[in-house]
Amino acid sequence: MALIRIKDLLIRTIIGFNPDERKNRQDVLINIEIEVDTQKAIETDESEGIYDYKAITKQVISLVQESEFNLLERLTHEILSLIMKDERVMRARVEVDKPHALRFAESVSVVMEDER
Ligand SMILES: Nc1nc2c(c(=O)[nH]1)N=C([C@H](O)[C@H](O)COP(=O)(O)OP(=O)(O)OP(=O)(O)O)CN2
Repeated sequence: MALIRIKDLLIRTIIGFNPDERKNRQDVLINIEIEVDTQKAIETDESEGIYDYKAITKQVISLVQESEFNLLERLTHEILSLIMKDERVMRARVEVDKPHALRFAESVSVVMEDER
């Protein structure tokens, strides 16, 4: 097993339920941990059949860019569900930050985790 980490993925999307948030895209900062079996990748050192971190990153980018959720919880849940669809993923953890969403805080985030 190994932990693949996708760090500080910055994407602009519609997120939030305030009127201005329904109109204007905001940054979300996404951190993802994915636990997968990497034994074959280690043994063969070949790209065929690997769990491809580029592929899942592109899927997450598309999902987030096209989404228009009200709540950070729902966006985080959808990203986690997308990652867990792949049977090779044993555990995943997703943290979605909404920087500067709160007037008196640097950031606010929601963290969700799942395993099989
Ligand atoms: N559990 C959740 N609570 C809130 C969410 C959410 O997604 N999950 N979202 C929001 C708003 O969309 C936004 O992120 C913050 O609200 P906002 O009124 O802009 O917060 P401020 O600190 O800027 O409020 P001020 O009145 O300007 O101080 C809220 N809650």
